[in-house]
Amino acid sequence: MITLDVKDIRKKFGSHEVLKGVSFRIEGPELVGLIGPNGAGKTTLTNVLDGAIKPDGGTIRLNGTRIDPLHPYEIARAGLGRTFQVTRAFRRMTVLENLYVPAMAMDASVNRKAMEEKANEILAFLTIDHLRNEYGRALSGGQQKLLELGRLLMLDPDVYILDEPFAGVHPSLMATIYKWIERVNGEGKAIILISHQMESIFTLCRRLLVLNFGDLIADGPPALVKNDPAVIDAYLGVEEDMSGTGLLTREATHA
Ligand SMILES: Nc1ncnc2c1ncn2[C@@H]1O[C@H](COP(=O)(O)OP(=O)(O)OP(=O)(O)O)[C@@H](O)[C@H]1O
Repeated sequence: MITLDVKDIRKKFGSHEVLKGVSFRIEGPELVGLIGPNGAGKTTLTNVLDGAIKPDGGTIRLNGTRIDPLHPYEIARAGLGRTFQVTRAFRRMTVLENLYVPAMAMDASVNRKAMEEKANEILAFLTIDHLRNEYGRALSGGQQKLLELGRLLMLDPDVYILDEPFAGVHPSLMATIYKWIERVNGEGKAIILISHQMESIFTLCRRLLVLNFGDLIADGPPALVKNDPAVIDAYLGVEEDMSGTGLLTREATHA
C-alpha cells in the first residue's frame, strides 16, 4: 500500500519559520486537499516533499523509505511527482516531446513504441491530441496545465502533488482536469491537491489538511474542517472564493 509519512517538518528562511513541525500520514489512494491562506507554507511544504528544498528538521518516508535526504530526481524515481503553480512545459519542444522527457529521464531504455502509445492515449484523454505536434509555447495557459498533468501521468508516481491545477484554466477545461484527477485516484494513486478554488477542493477531496503560518491547524474530513474554529479564524478576512463550500465565516457562525 502507498504510504507517505511526514514527521515534524521544519523550515526557516533566515529567522522566518515557515514550517513549524508539520506532520501527517497518507495511506493508500487518498485524495487530500492542502489548503491555507496566502503565505501559509503550502508551496514550501511541496518543495520540501519533492526535494527542491531541504528541511531543517523532520523526516519524510515514502512507502517506508526515507526520501528527505534524496535529490529531486531520486524522489521522482522513488514515486513522488508534482506539477507546478506556474507551469514548466518545455516551450521549444512539441507536445509529444514534452511527454517523452519524463518517461526517458526515468528509464533511458524505455520501450519507444509503448511510450508513444501511452503518450497518445494520454493526449486523447486530455483532449489535446490535435496539438501533439505543436510547440509548448503555442499552447494556451490552460492547455499547458493539461500538458503538465500529462507529463506527470507519463511518470506515473505513487503520490501526485498538484499545485494549483485549476488556476487560469478556462471553465471548459475544468471538467477534463476533474476527470483526470478522479481517474488517477481511481487507479489507486494518492493525490495531494493544492488550490485556492475552494469549490473544487470541497468537491473532490475527502480529507483536508489546513496550514496556517507554518502550522498544520486541521486534518480531517471537509465537513468537520469547515466548522473548525481555528480554520474559520485563519480564513477570517481572507478573500478566497468560498462559494459552494459551506465554509463558514465567523460572522455567519455568530449570526
Ligand atoms: N525562498 C524564500 N525565501 C524567503 N522566504 C520565503 C521563500 N519562499 C517562501 N518564503 C516565505 O515563506 C512563507 C510561505 O510561503 P509559501 O509560498 O510556501 O506559501 P503558500 O501557502 O504556498 O502561499 P500561496 O498560497 O500564496 O502560494 C511566505 O511568508 C513567503 O514569503
